[in-house]
Amino acid sequence: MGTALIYDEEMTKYKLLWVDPACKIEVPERLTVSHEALVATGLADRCVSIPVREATEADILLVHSEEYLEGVKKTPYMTLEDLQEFTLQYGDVYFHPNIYHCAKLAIGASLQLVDAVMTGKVRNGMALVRPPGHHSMRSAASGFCVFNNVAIAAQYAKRQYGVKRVLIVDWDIHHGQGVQYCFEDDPSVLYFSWHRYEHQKFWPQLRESDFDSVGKEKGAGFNINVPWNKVKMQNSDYLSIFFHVLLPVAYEFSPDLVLVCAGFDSAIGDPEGEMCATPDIFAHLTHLLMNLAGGKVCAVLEGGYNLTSLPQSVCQTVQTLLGDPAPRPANLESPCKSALESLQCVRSAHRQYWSCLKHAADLPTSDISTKRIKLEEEGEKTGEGEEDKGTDEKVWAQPPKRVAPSIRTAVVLPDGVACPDQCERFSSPGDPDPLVVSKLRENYLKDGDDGNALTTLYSLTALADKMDRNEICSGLVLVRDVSMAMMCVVQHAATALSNRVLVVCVGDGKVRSDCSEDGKTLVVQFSSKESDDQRSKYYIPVCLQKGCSDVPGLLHSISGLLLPLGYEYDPGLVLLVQMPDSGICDSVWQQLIGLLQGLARGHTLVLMREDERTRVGPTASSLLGNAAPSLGQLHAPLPEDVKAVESLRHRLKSDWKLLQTTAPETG
Ligand SMILES: CC(O)(O)NCCCCNCCCN
Ligand SMILES: [Zn+2]
Repeated sequence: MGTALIYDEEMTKYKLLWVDPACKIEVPERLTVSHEALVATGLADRCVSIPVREATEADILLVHSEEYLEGVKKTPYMTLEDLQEFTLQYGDVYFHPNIYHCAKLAIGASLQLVDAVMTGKVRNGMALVRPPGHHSMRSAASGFCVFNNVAIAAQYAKRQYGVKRVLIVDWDIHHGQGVQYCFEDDPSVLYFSWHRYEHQKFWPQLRESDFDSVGKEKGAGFNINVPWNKVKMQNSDYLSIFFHVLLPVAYEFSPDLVLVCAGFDSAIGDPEGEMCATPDIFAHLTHLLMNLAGGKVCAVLEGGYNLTSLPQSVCQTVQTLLGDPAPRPANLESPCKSALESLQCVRSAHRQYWSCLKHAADLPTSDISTKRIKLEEEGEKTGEGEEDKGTDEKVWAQPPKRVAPSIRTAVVLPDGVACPDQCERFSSPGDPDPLVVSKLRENYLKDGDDGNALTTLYSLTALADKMDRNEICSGLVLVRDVSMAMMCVVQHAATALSNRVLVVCVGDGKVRSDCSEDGKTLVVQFSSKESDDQRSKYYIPVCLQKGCSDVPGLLHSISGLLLPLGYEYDPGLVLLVQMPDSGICDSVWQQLIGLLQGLARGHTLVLMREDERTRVGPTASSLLGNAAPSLGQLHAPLPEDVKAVESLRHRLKSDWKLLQTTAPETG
C-alpha cells in the first residue's frame, strides 16, 4: 500500500496584511517550498495524490464552539480594520479574508488523509496544510492556528471509524495546548508533546505545559509533556525521549491510529525553536512510529519557519513514509543534562500510570520545578523578545541521499521452500572463491556436513557482501546450524566488511562472546538464562524471566535497551539471529525486524533455522518494509524484567550514553 500526499495551493492564498513581528514568520512560502521540494526530489510522484475537501460545519464543531465558528465565519466579509480588531482578541495569530476558507481546507485535508488511511486506500500519508492547528482551542485562535486540524481528525476518526485509541505525537517545537485541552480528560487519546519551555519563559508560557500536566480524571496519564528548558537540543536528545518515554508508553497504549502534529520548527535553523536537530532525524522519528497501529500513520504539517530545514525535514518524513531506509544516525552524542532532567521528570511524573515506567527514578534532586518558581519570583518570566534575535545563521550538511537498492530483500532458502513474493532468491554469484571455501570448510563445517551446507554458507557471505555494497537492502537465510552461521557472518564481517555489525540474538544459545573487544561487533542477546559470559562493553546479555515468549518484557527491553544501544553503535549491518526454540511470537519478531530497520540503512540480515518455514512469510513481509501487526494492548512487563533492564542500563550507561534516563547527580 502506498503513501498519500495531500496538498492544495489554495492554502497558500492568505498572508499577514499588517505589521505584526510575532506573525511575520508564518508566510505562504512555507507551503510552496515544501511542496516544491517533494516534487523536485521525485517524492511527490511516488505518493498517492489525494485532493483536499472543505471541512463541513459539523467537522469543525467536533472540537470548536458554535460562537467561535460564527465569529470566524464573518471574517471573509470584514474590512482590514475589522480583521485587525477581530484578531486582537487572540494571541500571536492573524486573520485574512481567505483564511477561513484555507482553514476549512486544512481540516478537510487532514480528514481526507484519515479517510484514505482508515479505508486502506493507503498505508500512511502526509497533509501539507496551512493554517496550522495545534494551538487553537474550542473558542479561540492562537499561534497562527484557526481550527485544530489534528484534534478534529482524532474526533473524526473515533466517530467515523470507531477508532478506540488514538496516539497524537506532536514534535513541533511549541506546545499544542489546544490539543491538550481538548483531550486532557479523555483516555482514548494519548497526547505526547515536546516543546521549548525554558521554565515557562517561552511562548505560550503556560504553567500547564510542564511535565506535571499528566491529564485529568479519567485522562490522567494520557497527556505527556516534555519541556525543553534549554535550546540547542540535538538528535540524541530527541531520540532519548522516543526510546525512554514515547515508545514504551505507545506500545503499552497500543493505538489504532497515529496522528502526528508534524511541526518542523524543532529542526536546526528554525528561528522559533533554536534547536540543533538535523532534518534526517525526522526520518528516524517517523520510522520509529511506523510499526504502531499496523502502520496507520497520518502526519499533518504544523509549524516550521526556516525555508531550508523545513522542506528538507518534510522530504525526510515523506521518504520514510514511502518505506525508504533511513540514513544512518551518525555520531550521536550524549543527551545533555537539561534533556536528562526533563526525561527523568517526565518518567517520574508518569510512573504511576504506565507499567513500563514503574521503576523510573524520582524527580531529580535539582528539581527543575523550583527553577520555574524562582524565575517567577525574580520576574524573569518574560516572553522571548518579539524583536528579531540576531539568530547566528546556522549551517548544516545536506541530508544524505537515501538510495534504496534495486533489490529490497534477497532470500536463501532450502529447496522446496517457496520464495515469498517481492523477494528474490539469492545464489552466490560465479564460482566460489576457493580461499573462502577452504576457510569455511576448515572453520565451520563439521564432518558429515553435505555440500549444500557449504553452499549456503558461501551464499550467506556473498549476500553480506552485497548488502555491505548497498546492492541489496535486506536478507533472509535459513540454515541448518544457526550459531555456526552467525559465527561465519561475524568472522566474515570482521575481515571482509567495512562496517560494524550489530548482532541481535533472540533466544538461548552459546554466543561466543569473545567475538571481539575491538568494537567491530556488538552482541545483544535476549534469553531466559543468566549468561555466565564475562560482561563486556560489546556483549550484552538481557535475561528475561520468561524468555522471549514474554511480549511486554521483550518489547520493553527492545525500546529501552536495544534501540538506544543500536542507535549509538550505528552499525553498517544488523545481523538478526533467531536461535532455535526462542519462543518469540511472530508479531514481536516482526516488530523487532521493523524497528531494527531504522539502523544500517535497513541492512538487516536474518538467520533462522531451516525448519522455521512458517516464519519465512512474516519475516519477509517485515524485511520488505510492511508494518508489523499491532501487538494489542500490553499488560505489564514482569517487575523483575523491568528491574533487570534498569540495572543493565545503570551498569552500562557510562559506556553507552543513550541508555541514560536520569540527570547526573549534581554534586
Ligand atoms: C504552529 C506553531 O506551533 O508553529 N505556531 C507557533 C506560534 C508561535 C507564536 N509566537 C511567535 C513569536 C515570534 N517570535
Ligand atoms: Zn511550532
